[in-house]
Amino acid sequence: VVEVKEDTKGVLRECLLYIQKYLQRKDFNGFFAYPVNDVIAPGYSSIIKDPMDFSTMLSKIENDLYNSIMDYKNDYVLMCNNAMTYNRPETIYYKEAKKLLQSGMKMMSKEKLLTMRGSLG
Ligand SMILES: COc1ccc(C(=O)NC2CCC2)cc1-c1cc(C(C)=O)n2cccnc12
Repeated sequence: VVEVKEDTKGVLRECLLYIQKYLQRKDFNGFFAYPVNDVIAPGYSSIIKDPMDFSTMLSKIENDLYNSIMDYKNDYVLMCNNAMTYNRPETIYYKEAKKLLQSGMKMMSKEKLLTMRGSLG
């Protein structure tokens, strides 16, 4: 009998790719698809100290830099909070960030993570 080594890193990567694919579909304008720069958002780099976007999160997933879904969730919340810090509430960016945050929290709710962790063993 060949002992199949539980490749948890691979399982985590599949989960994160699935979650990101689902959440990124909501960013149909692509406002969160790649890093915001000072050309499109004046003064951005002096206001936002820890920028985050979906392309950065994808490369972190692919390089196994996330040790848990909670790690990924922290970057996701950071990305949304950055947009709600730099942009005024009446802007499309603030509004979209708020929607992304809500759907992300539903997708990665604590109880869901606990059941998932349970089934992962
Ligand atoms: C990768 O970021 C972007 C890419 C494309 C666009 C864009 O197409 N903006 C057009 C819609 C009205 C101008 C905006 C952004 C963008 C994101 C953001 C965020 C996420 O804060 N942002 C803030 C101020 C100005 N522009 C932006």
